[in-house]
Amino acid sequence: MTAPTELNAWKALQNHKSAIESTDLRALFQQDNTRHDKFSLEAAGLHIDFSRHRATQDTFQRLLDLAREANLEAGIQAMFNGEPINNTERRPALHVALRNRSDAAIKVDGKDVMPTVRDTLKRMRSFVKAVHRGDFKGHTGKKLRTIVNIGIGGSFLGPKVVSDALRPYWQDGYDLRYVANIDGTDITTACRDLDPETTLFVVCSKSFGTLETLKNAEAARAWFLQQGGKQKDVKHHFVAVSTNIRAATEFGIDENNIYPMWDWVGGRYSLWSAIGLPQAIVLGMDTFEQLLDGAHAMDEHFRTAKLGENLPVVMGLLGIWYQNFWGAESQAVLVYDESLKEFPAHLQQMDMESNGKRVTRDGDPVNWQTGAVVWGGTGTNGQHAYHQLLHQGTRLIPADFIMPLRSQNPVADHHAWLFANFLGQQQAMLEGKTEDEVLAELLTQGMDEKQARALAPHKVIPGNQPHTAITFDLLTPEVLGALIALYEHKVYVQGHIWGINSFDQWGVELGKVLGNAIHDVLHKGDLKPYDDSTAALIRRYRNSQ
Ligand SMILES: O=P(O)(O)OC[C@H]1O[C@](O)(CO)[C@@H](O)[C@@H]1O
Repeated sequence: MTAPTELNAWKALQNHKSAIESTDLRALFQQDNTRHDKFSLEAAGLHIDFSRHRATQDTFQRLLDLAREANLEAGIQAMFNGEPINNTERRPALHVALRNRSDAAIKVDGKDVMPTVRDTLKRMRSFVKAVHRGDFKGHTGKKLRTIVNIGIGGSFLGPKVVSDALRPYWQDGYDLRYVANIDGTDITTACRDLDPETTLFVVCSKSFGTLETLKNAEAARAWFLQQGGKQKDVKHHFVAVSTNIRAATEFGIDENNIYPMWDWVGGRYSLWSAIGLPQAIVLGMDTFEQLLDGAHAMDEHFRTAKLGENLPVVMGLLGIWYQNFWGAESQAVLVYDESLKEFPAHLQQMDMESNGKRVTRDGDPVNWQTGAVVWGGTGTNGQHAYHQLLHQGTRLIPADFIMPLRSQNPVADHHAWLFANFLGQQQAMLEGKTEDEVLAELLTQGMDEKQARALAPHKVIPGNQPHTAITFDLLTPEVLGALIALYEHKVYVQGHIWGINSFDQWGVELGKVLGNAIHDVLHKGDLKPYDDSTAALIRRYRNSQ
C-alpha cells in the first residue's frame, strides 16, 4: 500500500497547515458569520457542528481529497460487503450485519449471515419474554429479577453504556449489575445483597477463555452453591453468550441457553449481538431493537452519504487533521449527559484497541501517528477537574462536546444550566480572553495597575481550542444507537486512511501470557529468569502471604 504520507493530498495538507497555522478561530468566525450553516451536518437524529475547528472551506476540501486518494469509499463498501478487512485474522468486521434492519443480504464467504443474525434476535426475544413471564425461572420457582453481566472489555464497556444511558426504559422490578475486573472486590460488591433464588448470571465472553470472565463466573457459581444452590440448579441461573459452546457447556450451562457470537464480530463492536442479552432483559426486546434501528440509520448514512456530508467521515478526517498535522496527541470526549457517563470508557476501548497500531496492514512500521489517546468524562464535573488544562494548559486537545437538548430527567432548571455550561465552555475554548481584556476588567474592578499587570497573565485564556458540538433532541434508544455507530465508523475511517487494521488487537496478548507465567511462580519457583525488579516484587508478594 502507499503510505498516507506519500499521498499528494497529505503533502498538500502539510503545506496548507503551514499557510493557515496563524489563523485563529476567533478570526475565522469574524471573517465568516455563516460558519455554523456551512460546517454543520445532520443524520440519524444527530446534529454535528464542525464549525469550531481550525479549518476553512479549503481545509475541508483538502481533507476530503485525502479521503478520496486513500480510496475511503472503496474501504466503506468493503466493510459492508463483508470483505476480510480484518486481514491478520482473515475475517470481515461485520457489526453492521447485527443491526441490518433491511432485507439486504450480507455475505461472508458467499453465505448470507442475515438468517442467523435474525434467528439469534428471535431467540433473544423469546428468552427475554420467558424471563419476564417467569417461564424461565430460578430453581425454587421464583422469577429472575437481578441480572449479573459477567464479562470484560467489549463484553462489558459497550453494554454498560447501553443500560446506563437507557435507564428510563428499564422494565419495572429489574436490576442489572456488572462484574468485569478480576479484583475480588468487583464480584464481592456485585454479590452483596443478592438473592440467589432470583439472580441470573449471564456469562458474556466471545471466547469463553478470558481469564477475568472465567474466574468471575467460577466465583459466581461458587457463591451460588454456597448459598444453597445445587450443581443441577446452575443451569437455571447461568446462561452464556459465546462462540465457544464446548467451554460454556463444560462450565455447566445448558446448550440451549448459550447464545451465539461470530468470528466476524469484534469484542468491542459486539454490544449489538447477543452480548446485549442482559441489557435486552432489563430494557425489553423492543427497546433493544430500537437501539439497533438507530445504529442501522447511521450505517445507512455512512454507506450512502457523499464523503463531504458524511458524519463519521468528516469526524475522522478532523481527527487526522489534528493528530497528524498539528501534533495533537489526545482527543477529549466531554459528555454533558450523566446518562452517558460510561461512554468515554467505551470509546477508549473502541478507539484505542482498534487504532493503537504501529504497523500497516502489510506489516510495515508506520512513520506517522495512529490512534489518539482518548479520554473524557461528564460535564460539568470535568469543568471542576481537567478543564483548567484544556483552557490554559500547553497542549492542543481537540474535544467533542456531546449533549441532548432535552433531559431524560428534568429537574427544576437544571437542564438549562447544563446547556448554558455546555455552550459557555465551548465559547471559552473558542474565544478565550486576551491580556488587554483581562487588564481592562481588573482595572474596572478597582485593582491598582501594578497588581493588575502582575495578575493579568495568569488570567489570560488563549482560546482557539478546536472542538465539535454533537447535539440531539433526547437520548432515546435510536439516538444512542446512532451515536455509538457514529464513533465506530469514525474509528474505521481513520484506520483506513492510516493504512492499519482496526479490527485486531495483538497488543493485548503478551501481557496476558506473561501474567500467566508469573502466576505459576508467584508462590514458589525459580525467580532467576526474571529481571531484578520483577523478582523483588514477587518476593515482596510472597513475604506478605
Ligand atoms: O469476549 P471475550 O472473548 O471474553 O473478550 C473480552 C475482551 O478481550 C479482548 O479480546 C482484549 O482486551 C477484547 O477485544 C474483548 O472485548
